[in-house]
Amino acid sequence: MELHIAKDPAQLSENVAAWISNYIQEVLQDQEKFTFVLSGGSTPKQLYSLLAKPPYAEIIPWEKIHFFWGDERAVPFEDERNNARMAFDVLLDKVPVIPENIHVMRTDIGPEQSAAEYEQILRKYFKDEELTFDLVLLGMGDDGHTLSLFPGMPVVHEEEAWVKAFFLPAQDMYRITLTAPVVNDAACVLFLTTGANKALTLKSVIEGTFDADKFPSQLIRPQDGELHWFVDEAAASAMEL
Ligand SMILES: O=C1O[C@H](COP(=O)(O)O)[C@@H](O)[C@H](O)[C@H]1O
Repeated sequence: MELHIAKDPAQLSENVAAWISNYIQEVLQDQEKFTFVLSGGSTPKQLYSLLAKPPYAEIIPWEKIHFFWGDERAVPFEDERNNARMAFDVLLDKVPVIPENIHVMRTDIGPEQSAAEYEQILRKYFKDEELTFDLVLLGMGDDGHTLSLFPGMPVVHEEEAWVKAFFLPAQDMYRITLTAPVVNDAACVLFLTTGANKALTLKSVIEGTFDADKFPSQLIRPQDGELHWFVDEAAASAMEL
């Protein structure tokens, strides 16, 4: 695991935008397509908006990228809480991506059906071979959740399904999420975490005893891939560095 600490969220977004742009170009030297799994929530917004502007808007080969989502809140696309909607507003509507290469988790159908459909999309894309995303971007909630793997929810222990839907009572909302084993097959996973409100949780996730029910983010340990945590000084402030 590699830890990258930036001064503040703005610096962090700059660093991650540069890092992602280099990584995409490097990977595309050896392959034709790049699979990029986006996260939702508020933390990646600044990063997405930087990627949508020069120099990244011009140097990233957008037409070669296939976009997927790590998780979705089962609310209509028009709802501000919809993870895909945020990515469209800030990034995907602003750069020359190919619409067919954008694979959203649908919320205009039932969550169970959406999860089953998404798993089929992934199986078709990866042709039933090993599912290996090139890059998975993740966030961490102050309760230690990542994707929609929330503390204490059975989905945390899912080993078979690639995609699961479930009701999250704490938010009175259905969630659709990739499962941990799928993300752990990725070539590279990048966590983005900012803010003093996440400092104690981050310390527990990185330096604490393994307890996936309490801190689902600890489940993310790519088998053969890279794991990077990009955090700001406030989020890192409780760690023993
Ligand atoms: O609910 C969610 O939260 C996490 C963390 O979001 P943040 O606002 O604390 O950055 C996010 O990664 C996930 O995609 C989202 O559905």
